[in-house]
Amino acid sequence: MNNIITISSLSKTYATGFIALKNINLEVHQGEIFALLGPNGAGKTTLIGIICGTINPSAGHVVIDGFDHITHYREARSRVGLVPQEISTDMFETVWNTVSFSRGLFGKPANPALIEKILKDLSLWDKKDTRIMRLSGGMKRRVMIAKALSHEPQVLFLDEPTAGVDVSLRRDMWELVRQLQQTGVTIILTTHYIEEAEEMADRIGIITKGELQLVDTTASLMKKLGKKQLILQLTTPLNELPGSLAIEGLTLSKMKDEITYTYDSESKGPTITEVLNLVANANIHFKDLRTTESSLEDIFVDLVDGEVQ
Ligand SMILES: Nc1ncnc2c1ncn2[C@@H]1O[C@H](COP(=O)(O)OP(=O)(O)OP(=O)(O)O)[C@@H](O)[C@H]1O
Repeated sequence: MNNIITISSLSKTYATGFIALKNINLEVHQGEIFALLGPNGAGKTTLIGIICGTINPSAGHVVIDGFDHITHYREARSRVGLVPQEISTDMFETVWNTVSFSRGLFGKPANPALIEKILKDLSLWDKKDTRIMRLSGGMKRRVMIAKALSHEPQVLFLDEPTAGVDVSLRRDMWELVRQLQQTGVTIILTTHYIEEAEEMADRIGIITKGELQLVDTTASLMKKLGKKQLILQLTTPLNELPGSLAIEGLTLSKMKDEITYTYDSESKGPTITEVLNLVANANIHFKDLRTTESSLEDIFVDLVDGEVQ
């Protein structure tokens, strides 16, 4: 697999002495959607700022498409487009001028055909002569994406792309990000919304207190860390579990009317069928049965529990 970004031993201590990033090592694969998930203050914006060259690291390296972000700053920076959290652009300018000007900032020659394509892809073409101040919030966000794409970056950073937007706009944004991926752009997004990461990302990195806790494919993260539960609602409450049901992961509820068996893909304990047989053999009857599966949200909460600053 081709790595478009390689981050090695990256750390950041701010002038205040605050350690925002601790020894980050990460490889981002070409063409993937990578979600950086973490609570407020975890260091997501600092990490993006370092990769995009707006914040200096205290130690470590970032290589983008083969170029070191410090020794080959221009080459590295030109490969990256950043869509910031805040909409920051001249509100009096037209959409066309804003996006064209942005391309010029990277020293790239004018390319009206490309700008036209970007605006059409982002459904902004009919607004090309409209001043930014006259656009809706969703359109303004799309202008920020158009700006970031104007110099043809290979990697697009979206910092909290759907913070504060309504559900339907959020879905539109997800669709747009998927379309961008199909054009070959690698996408790195930061988000607080677990659902967003679960829905969109090929891989997820979880960062808390400046440390990358884990990086994995979304599917494997769910499989490895997700727990499943089998819950049996008993016909008559039990005083206690019989000895034959003294199995790891099997508990009787406080009300004594439910038996819960918690297991995961790594569990070495009995299978569901074996548990049900043991229950039947112990002459325990249940009137209902349900299963639950932890969502990425549960996994995330487990991981960051007590870590939120
Ligand atoms: N210039 C600075 N000087 C000192 N500390 C800073 C500076 N910028 C950020 N920090 C601190 O570094 C930590 C990480 O901040 P950062 O903005 O990277 O987090 P984040 O994960 O992006 O958070 P959020 O999700 O709230 O945007 C925070 O505790 C923040 O207060």
